[in-house]
Amino acid sequence: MAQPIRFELLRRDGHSQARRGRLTTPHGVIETPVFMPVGTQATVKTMAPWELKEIGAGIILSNTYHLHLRPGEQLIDRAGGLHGFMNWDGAVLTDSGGFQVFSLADLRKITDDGVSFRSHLDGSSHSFTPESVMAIENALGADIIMAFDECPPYPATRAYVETSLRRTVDWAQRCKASHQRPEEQGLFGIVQGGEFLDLRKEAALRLIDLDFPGYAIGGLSVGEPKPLMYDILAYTTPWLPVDKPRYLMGVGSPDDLFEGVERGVDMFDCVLPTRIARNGTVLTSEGKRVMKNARYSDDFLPLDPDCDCRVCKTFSRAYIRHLIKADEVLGIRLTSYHNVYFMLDLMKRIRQSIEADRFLGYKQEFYERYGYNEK
Ligand SMILES: CNc1nc2c(CCNCC3CCCCC3)c3nc(N)[nH]c(=O)c3cc2[nH]1
Repeated sequence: MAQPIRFELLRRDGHSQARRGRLTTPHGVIETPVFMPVGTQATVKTMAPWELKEIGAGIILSNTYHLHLRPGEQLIDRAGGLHGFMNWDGAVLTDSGGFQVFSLADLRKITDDGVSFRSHLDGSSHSFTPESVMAIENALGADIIMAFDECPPYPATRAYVETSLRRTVDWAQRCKASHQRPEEQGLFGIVQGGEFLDLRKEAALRLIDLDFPGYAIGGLSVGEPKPLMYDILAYTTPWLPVDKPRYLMGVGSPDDLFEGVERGVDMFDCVLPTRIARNGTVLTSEGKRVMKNARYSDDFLPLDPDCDCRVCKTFSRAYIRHLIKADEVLGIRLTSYHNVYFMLDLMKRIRQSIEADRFLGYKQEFYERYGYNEK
């Protein structure tokens, strides 16, 4: 059967688990490691698709939970799927909604069959099962779709995590069985298991038996200490197939990208760059800058003198601070554009460092300038 998603491993770092790869999708070739901007409601907030294209975004995320509630997958299907609706010709990945049900919806009830919940928008009753979520993701038409899973809270008892893991593996099998468009949309399994390493191994091995074209590591970045996240990650990735992409869900900040790449992760998504942009905080090579701060009121330098983005080549910190203080919409458009560019450019430099066999050196260099004291 034709596989819509193909991964080539181009180079493995000699001094860490870092990898340089290439992900071929029906909507373009994605160089990995890759940062995927989040477009929750079929838009990367404040950015037009041509802006995403011009800064080199190859793949963006969207979400089953939000789009099912509004405007509904039937309308999007009639518009030609997310690609037609958004007029985005790059790749799209949709998350399966399980995580959002637990972080947004009300009155959730979880059983072996699925999850029932009330919409956070209007209180209407809904239920997600592996079959119904696959039908939604098939209608949205993303190139990569995530299996319906349960992301346990942190902390959680071993008993809870064990029950949840077995449910998630069973749901993954039901997703694979009910997936209607396997030749156009690659279905990724999601490894759970909480902080229990033996359960992480069991989850990985049982998902590998189902033979997915890619594997996500879920259940992390849910409030656990970062060192614990990194340890769980370092333990889990080696159990996954070396020739398939690994996607660390919901991660992360610049340091998380380095730590994840170092531990064998190829794909990342995080709302951070667009979320902090909306309160005027920008990412720069010297760390974060809160643009409302009075120190920028007469600072005529660009947001980041080392950044080649259109915003940094056109506007000053003083002007952008003025726009944010005046609540001018252009202000958050400029900070969002710059922050997404920063994350994409950081990933490009990380890919180049792996190719030049100097990933750990580049990490050290970045940390010193960004203000992270190396562990
Ligand atoms: C922030 N931390 C975190 N996020 C997780 C997420 C969400 C990843 N981001 C998806 C986007 C969110 C905004 C809307 C568009 C999709 C997780 N998702 C799933 N399915 N399972 C997890 O264990 C899972 C675990 C996660 N941990």
